[in-house]
Amino acid sequence: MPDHTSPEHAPAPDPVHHQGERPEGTVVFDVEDLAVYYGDFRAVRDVRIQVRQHEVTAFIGPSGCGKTTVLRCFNRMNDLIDIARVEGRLTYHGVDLYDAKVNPVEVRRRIGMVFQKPNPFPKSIYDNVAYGPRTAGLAKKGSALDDIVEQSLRRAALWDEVKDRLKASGLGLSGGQQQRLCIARALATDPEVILMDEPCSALDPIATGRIEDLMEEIKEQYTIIIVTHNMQQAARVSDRCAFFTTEVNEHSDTRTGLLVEYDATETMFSNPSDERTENYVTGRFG
Ligand SMILES: Nc1ncnc2c1ncn2[C@@H]1O[C@H](COP(=O)(O)OP(=O)(O)OP(=O)(O)O)[C@@H](O)[C@H]1O
Repeated sequence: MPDHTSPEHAPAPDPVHHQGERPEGTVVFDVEDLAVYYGDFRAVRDVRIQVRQHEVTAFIGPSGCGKTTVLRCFNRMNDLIDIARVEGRLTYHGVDLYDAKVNPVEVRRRIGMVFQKPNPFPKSIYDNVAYGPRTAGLAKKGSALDDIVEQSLRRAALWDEVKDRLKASGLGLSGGQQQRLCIARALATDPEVILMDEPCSALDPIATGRIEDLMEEIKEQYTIIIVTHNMQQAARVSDRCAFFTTEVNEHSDTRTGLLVEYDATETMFSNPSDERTENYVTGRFG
């Protein structure tokens, strides 16, 4: 997979989404007519978005509308679910992420993920962060690895709290610290993109605030996509926002998710074009 952000991949003006007043940065992901199936069930359809570099993009919408399913397409995590099938096109810097020549392991190194529930390995704080670089062969031991661990913990705003107990178990940290440890672990393989699936839903407001501040700090170096149920959080942290909803399928009792609107966050919250978005962001739709 080429590693580039060359001008030829600069975004073309988007005819459908007016994208508020935000300047148009480099497109990292271009998603066209994406649909995801689990077996015969179409879980989500009509996803068409462009994710831009050094921005936070939020996915919002009611339960079951496919936010996590779509998020998992961005680093091919759906490959790990036997019955999942992705249709449509998703490019990363112009390269089709689902091309047979693309190595999903390399994809997941460049596009890291942080999950809803902090999930440190039952290992020391140091070994949690060192795991990825060791496995990817970036650094095996010694000062090179020490540097990666320190830098990653610093970027995740955890270094000062753990620098004197790097050999202690990651499981002994508080929930918020564990989530920052997971973020440090994701940063340690030097990714370009971080996918976050409701990263604060298990955290208290103070720990949540720290993660939100952290996102603001690191977005200068990374590109972030976050799934959140929390409208205020989406409004606070994201630059652009995608609203999904569900529609009942005609011939069955099932519901399929779909993208309703994608725009600059300010526009989505103050002047959305679709009534369904307005109803959702103003709390008139649960
Ligand atoms: N592994 C799976 N196998 C089968 N169906 C699945 C699987 N994962 C998700 N689904 C279905 O796909 C649809 C979308 O689920 P998804 O978890 O992506 O929605 P979501 O918007 O993230 O929901 P929530 O906000 O509740 O987390 C739902 O109907 C769900 O039941």
